[in-house]
Amino acid sequence: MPNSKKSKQVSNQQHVTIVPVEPVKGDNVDTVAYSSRSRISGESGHLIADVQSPHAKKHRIIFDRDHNVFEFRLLDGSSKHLIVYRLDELLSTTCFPLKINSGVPVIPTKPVTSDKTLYFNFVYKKDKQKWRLKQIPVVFYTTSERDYWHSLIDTTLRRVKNRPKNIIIFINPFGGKGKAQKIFKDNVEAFFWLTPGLRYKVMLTERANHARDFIVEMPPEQWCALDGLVSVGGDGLFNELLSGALLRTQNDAGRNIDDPNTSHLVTPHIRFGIIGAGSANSIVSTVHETNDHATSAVHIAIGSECNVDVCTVHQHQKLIRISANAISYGWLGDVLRDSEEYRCLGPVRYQWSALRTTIRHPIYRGIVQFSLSHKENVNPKDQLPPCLDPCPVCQKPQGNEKYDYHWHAEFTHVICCVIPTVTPFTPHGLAPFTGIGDGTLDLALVPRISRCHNMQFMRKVAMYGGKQLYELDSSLNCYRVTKWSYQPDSDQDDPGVWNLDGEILEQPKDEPLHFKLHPQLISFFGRDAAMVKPTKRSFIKKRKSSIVYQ
Ligand SMILES: Nc1ncnc2c1ncn2[C@@H]1O[C@H](COP(=O)(O)OP(=O)(O)OP(=O)(O)O)[C@@H](O)[C@H]1O
Repeated sequence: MPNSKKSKQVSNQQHVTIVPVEPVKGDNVDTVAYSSRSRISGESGHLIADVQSPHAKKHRIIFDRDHNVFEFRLLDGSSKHLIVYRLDELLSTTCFPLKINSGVPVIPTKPVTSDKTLYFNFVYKKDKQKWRLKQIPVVFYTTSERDYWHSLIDTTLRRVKNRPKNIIIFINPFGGKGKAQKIFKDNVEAFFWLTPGLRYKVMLTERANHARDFIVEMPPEQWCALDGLVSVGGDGLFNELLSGALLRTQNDAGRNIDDPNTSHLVTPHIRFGIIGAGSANSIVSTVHETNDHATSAVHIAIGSECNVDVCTVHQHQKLIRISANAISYGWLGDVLRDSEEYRCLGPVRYQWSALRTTIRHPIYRGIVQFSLSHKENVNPKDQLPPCLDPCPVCQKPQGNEKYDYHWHAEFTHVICCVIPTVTPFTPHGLAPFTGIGDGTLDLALVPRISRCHNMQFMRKVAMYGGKQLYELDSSLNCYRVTKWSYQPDSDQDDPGVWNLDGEILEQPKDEPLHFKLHPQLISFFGRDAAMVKPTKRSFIKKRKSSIVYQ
């Protein structure tokens, strides 16, 4: 303990809960669920110091190490001006001020260390979706006391188990508008730089599949020491990270990922993060409800965690692709195939190809087979129109043991959403029912509809989202499923293509593709939206303290 009289550690003190005595800014400690607090081992008790704000107003800080919260209280005799922060909202403390542009910190070229001031760098929910950083300067009475608090908090933060310690960041310099490197430098890196104990390595990808191969071929000791993989690019780059990590994990665990009947794949020990710097950024927009770069960076730095469903795609007994987003066939597959020829146009190529594909109006005939999730309470036999004749499955005398239901029809769309699939074109999400890790796939089957109906259909998805569309349009048949397959009729010249997480997957002409859900298979640096409310505004109009009312 330093020789300061102002600071005292009360480790043997009886358990005291810090509870705001009046309705003031910040959450009452008792209302914060235990599950949302950082896990932390080690010392308990309270650490207390009397400090000043930069305007020389007297305050007291209490670091309650039993509950992992900080209380900042203005000592004006009224005892009603106080704020409580959780430890997991504290990114770091520094002895120098930071330049912060609209809540995004900048790495200082020459940090100017102050004498007695400790800067608390808190992350906070600025509005419904976005997270930002703010800095609260607190002036101690002595430098040694400040240093003691700094080192104690720094050590504590390094021991918080859910914060990443060692991550690799893959940047696709050509993703989206080619600004991925700048996005990382300007909006992301400072959050990682500020996080105590976080080592990060940045890799620029040099070709397609570079990131995937790197992960699969990484030396075992480097792989085991990692706790996060971050992509700075689009959904395609993220899919490379996902595929690399899943292949490697199943390989190491001796699981056969090729077999669509393998029920339990092993969850990779690493978490995934995405900084959306591609054209669509659908996965990150779905998980965080925004593709804001700083928000993604905050979630990685503070070690947020949520589990996400994954779908594997098999041909015969071979794994061919992995998806954590949406898999679509028919009109959407053809738009992507067409857009590949117009890459030079940038993101606007999708609108151009949508127009061209609408004029062409592709329809594919085939058979969809599926098994329902236990969460589905609708019987497809009551809803689906009869199969087109001749139907190979209806003709089988013993029926089909692999899947419970089937439908042979002409399709304008076959869409499977693993997660709600928020994109710039579907801001309310494409899926009617599914969640991020709810253990179901939404399988939407749209039979042959007219060109005009299809345009209305796509317009309504964009305006209202899949959930509303399900209620508005009776041509949409949607079921919550756990596995399904599709086989096109072999007499068609063009069997169509799939749009799998924004990448093309060819549909084999004479063979079915099988799709299998793996509930909550991966962990993502993302926070349950319900868990954290935006910081409450103070009811006090007159700001009496720059610490309490920051
Ligand atoms: N250095 C590179 N050169 C060429 N291709 C790359 C490189 N790095 C990654 N890729 C590949 O480019 C594809 C698209 O990348 P990414 O998803 O990051 O960007 P994007 O702009 O979102 O692309 P799109 O939306 O068109 O899929 C990915 O499938 C990835 O495999």
